[in-house]
Amino acid sequence: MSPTQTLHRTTPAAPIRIVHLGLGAFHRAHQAWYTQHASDGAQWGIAAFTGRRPDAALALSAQDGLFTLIERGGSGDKFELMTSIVEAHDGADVATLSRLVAAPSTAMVTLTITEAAYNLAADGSLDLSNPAVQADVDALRALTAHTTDDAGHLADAVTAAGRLVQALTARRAAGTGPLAVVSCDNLANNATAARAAIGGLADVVDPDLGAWIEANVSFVGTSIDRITPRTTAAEIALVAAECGYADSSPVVTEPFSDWVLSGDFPAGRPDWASAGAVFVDEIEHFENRKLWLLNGAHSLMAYAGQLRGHATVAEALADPSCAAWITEFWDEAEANLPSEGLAIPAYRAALLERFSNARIAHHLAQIAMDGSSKLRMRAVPVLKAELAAGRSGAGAARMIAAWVTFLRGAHTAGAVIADSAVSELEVALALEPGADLKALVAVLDGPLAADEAAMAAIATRIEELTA
Ligand SMILES: NC(=O)c1ccc[n+]([C@@H]2O[C@H](COP(=O)([O-])OP(=O)(O)OC[C@H]3O[C@@H](n4cnc5c(N)ncnc54)[C@H](O)[C@@H]3O)[C@@H](O)[C@H]2O)c1
Ligand SMILES: O=P(O)(O)OC[C@@H](O)[C@@H](O)[C@H](O)[C@H](O)CO
Repeated sequence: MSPTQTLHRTTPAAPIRIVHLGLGAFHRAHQAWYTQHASDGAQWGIAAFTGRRPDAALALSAQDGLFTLIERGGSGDKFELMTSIVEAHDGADVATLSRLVAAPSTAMVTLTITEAAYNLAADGSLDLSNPAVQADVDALRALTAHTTDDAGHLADAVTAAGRLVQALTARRAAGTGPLAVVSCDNLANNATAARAAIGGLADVVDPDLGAWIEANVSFVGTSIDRITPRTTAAEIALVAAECGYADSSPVVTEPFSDWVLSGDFPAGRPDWASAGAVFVDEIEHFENRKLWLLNGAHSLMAYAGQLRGHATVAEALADPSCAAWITEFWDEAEANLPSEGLAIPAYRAALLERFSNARIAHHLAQIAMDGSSKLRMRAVPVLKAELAAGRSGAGAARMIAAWVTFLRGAHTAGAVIADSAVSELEVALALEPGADLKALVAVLDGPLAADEAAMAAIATRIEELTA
């Protein structure tokens, strides 16, 4: 093939047994990679759906689902042609989603739809006050009240959970049995979050459907890790030059990869363990180690680093102030993790090496998006635990302080606030100084905003950051 020729499949595609929602960069660098590298990967094809726009599906379909994974180490790149995604669809195509989820060969649905897409309230339950959720409740009630033959004129659900509930209704009707739903999003207790989003919605629409989901859907929890920034034009040009073909959709990722899973797969799963995945009975500590140490440090750098003029993770880590704040936060997080079995000193050392890989341009602006959902899991639990232990929680408070300072700056500059809770944040930011702080923290966590010690810790860190 020459750089002017697009990719196309020359060998038969694997049969579809996995349906994926959220056809972003991470899915293609992580679950698609583990499936391709599993000993039985040739038996497990993935049909992947986009979330909000058809673009990624159109681009990938034009090359039969094939794309290049660029594994970017500190000293060079490795290129691999990925074949495990065999179909790519627009997420709005709920008819195809329903057909595939209802197929007897489909064993699971995996999710990388972003934290905010679960539409959960601060207490972890489905946010029924969200207009998109409410619209889906209405749409799904109308759809379930009709037979499949006369429902063609009705609107489909639009949220990820709504579309999946609609598709699960089709599986229930087809009698094709239980399956697994595997959240691969950076959420604390992501199995519980997926159950709250999907089961919670079904319960409101139709309690019988909710009961069917509870009995037939196994929500699997995961800790997922592989730093995968957004693809740029540079990667497209690089693949053309190095691989000799035109690929519209390459993905760049780091060499490191980790996947810890916990839960049942009633209709089977690939032998992901043969590709390095680990199956455990209890996942909470693994999730927290990753969410607090890796993602927490990322969010701290995203706000404090941008405030100090940095654009990427590697740049922020090279700033001694940011590096010291990471150490401060990590010490607090570590104090709230078990000292046995997690190899935390080695994990921290490996993170410093991964973050300093300057060949991966991981932009702080991308990490900073949707901070209200992310800080709720990355900073709030550590701050609460530290205060409860009688300590200052300065490191976790500093992460929240940096977020507040960053938002205040964006508000003053009239910049776009990239957060699904932007309306609530804008209301808070319009208040007087002091009142705005309390209202912003309340978006993260109501009880935290009512805790005077926590608010004082955050206010002190804001003064330091803005001094
Ligand atoms: N990129 C990483 O390094 C990484 C690592 C571990 C976990 N993750 C998890 O994967 C998620 C996706 O990351 P990515 O790098 O693939 O991002 P991405 O922007 O490349 O892709 C996100 C996907 O989610 C869909 N989506 C976004 N908002 C949605 C919504 N409101 N409803 C339904 N679908 C929606 C998008 O359409 C897209 O398909 C992250 O939010 C995180 O939870 C990412
Ligand atoms: O993907 P998000 O938006 O949840 O968070 C941004 C980063 O912290 C995240 O993508 C990490 O790079 C990733 O979790 C590493 O495995």
